[in-house]
Amino acid sequence: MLHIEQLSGGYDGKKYIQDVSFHVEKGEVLGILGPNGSGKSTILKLISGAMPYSEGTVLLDKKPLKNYTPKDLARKLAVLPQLHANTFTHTVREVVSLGRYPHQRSFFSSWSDEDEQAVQQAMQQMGITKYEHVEMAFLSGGEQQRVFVAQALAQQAEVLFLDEPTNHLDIAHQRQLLDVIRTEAKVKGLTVVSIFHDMNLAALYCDRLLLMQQGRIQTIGRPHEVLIDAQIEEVYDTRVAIQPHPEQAKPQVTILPMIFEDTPITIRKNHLQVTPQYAVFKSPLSLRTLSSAVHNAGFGWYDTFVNRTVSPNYEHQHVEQEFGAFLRQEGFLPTSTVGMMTALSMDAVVANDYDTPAGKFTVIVTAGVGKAIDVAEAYKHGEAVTIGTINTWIILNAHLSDEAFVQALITATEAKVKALQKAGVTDTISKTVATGTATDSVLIAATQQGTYIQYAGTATPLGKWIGKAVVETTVEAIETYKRLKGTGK
Ligand SMILES: Nc1ncnc2c1ncn2[C@@H]1O[C@H](COP(=O)(O)OP(=O)(O)OP(=O)(O)O)[C@@H](O)[C@H]1O
Repeated sequence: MLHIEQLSGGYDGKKYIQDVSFHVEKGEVLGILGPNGSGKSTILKLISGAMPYSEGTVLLDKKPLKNYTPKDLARKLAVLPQLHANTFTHTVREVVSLGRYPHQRSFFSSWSDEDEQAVQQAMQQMGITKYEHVEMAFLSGGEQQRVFVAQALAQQAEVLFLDEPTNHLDIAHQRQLLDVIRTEAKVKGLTVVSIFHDMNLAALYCDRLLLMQQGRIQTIGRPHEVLIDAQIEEVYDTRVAIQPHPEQAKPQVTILPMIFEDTPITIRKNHLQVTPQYAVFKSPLSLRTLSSAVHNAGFGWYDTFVNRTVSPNYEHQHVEQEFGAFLRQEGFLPTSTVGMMTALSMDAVVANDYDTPAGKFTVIVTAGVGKAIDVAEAYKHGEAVTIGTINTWIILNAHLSDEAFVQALITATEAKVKALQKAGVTDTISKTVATGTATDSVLIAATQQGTYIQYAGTATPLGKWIGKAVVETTVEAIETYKRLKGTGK
């Protein structure tokens, strides 16, 4: 739909845009990114005909842009208008109706049903119908922005150019606007080129991204080809982390600030308090955590870790809500707390500090093995899941990579299996060596200070010590469990 070849141009004879070539297919949404002054708006002006270009070609639907009359061009191409003070005395409806100008045959031609329908639909899409008769001056910045987008949509052009359309908009209206634009592209074949400062919105809604640097294209491609940390860091001179969006297969960019400095801390088992209802480990700073907990599982940052004792018949339809209510009642902040459950009494908690050549860490285990299972024979067990539960926590004074977190979790799980073997725990039905219980949980937490540790598998320095420590502590916890059982606790 749009072919740009070796385009150069700028202001006062100075070529701010140099040798830019790209194309945009019909129905595609292309996002333009780049630092301030990198030439994003200038490109848009050159390819929309708002400014003449000095070299190169711009083909709109195979025809040079220069060969279009202004009215023909307006039927083909809509540009999100900038905020104009002279629209302030006009009503919303009047401003949106201006979008129909290219479709009027003459100045005096009458307003058609088609015109009316286009205006009504655009106002409805942007959620501004209720302001229809309000003057622009009485609207907020975000509301005015939506009126201008509606004007561009009412134009019903084949190509839409937007310069930071979500500027001024709250998140609900950002989503609404970009949902509408993307739907128009995918359902009606609207071709969209839009400038974004928000890389995350651009990644989410655009098919491809074009990254500008000093008037040239640094790179163009699908979001995961453009949003690469080293590339973004170079172009924007800012440290970033790229992570997946939680629901869509799209990269998201997080700024890594330079100014925060954490007070150095050392985690030891004296941060653990045990009460009859729960064991709680309270860290002076939030720890990066990976766990399979009941409350706040997965990766996150937490400063409170609770292992709560519940009845073996504990059953709740909404465990997450019930657990949250319990935490609040006990004075813990649910958003900064990881929570697990066990049917064991809190006398069964075993905590050991390890001071190893690979670092200092603490292992805390509760091992209820009354309902132990051999994973190979688990299919012989009924549906009912009883809370037996081995809860294994490893809290490290170290800076772990994501790989190291996952590897530490694997190492800890393997060590747990070995401990069950060593302690002679068997599957209640098959009588073969047990590998765990039905509801075991693991937690790896780290201060993210000090030595950076890339790997934590069994052959690595840290992995070796985690293996030894988890086997030892789990065996001790199983013996404690058996002793308590013997005394009827
Ligand atoms: N009207 C103008 N007259 C002269 N120079 C201009 C004009 N508008 C922009 N420039 C210059 O052109 C260069 C590119 O500006 P442009 O507005 O295209 O950048 P941008 O990437 O859109 O920046 P921003 O993110 O700040 O909006 C800048 O160095 C700017 O100073």
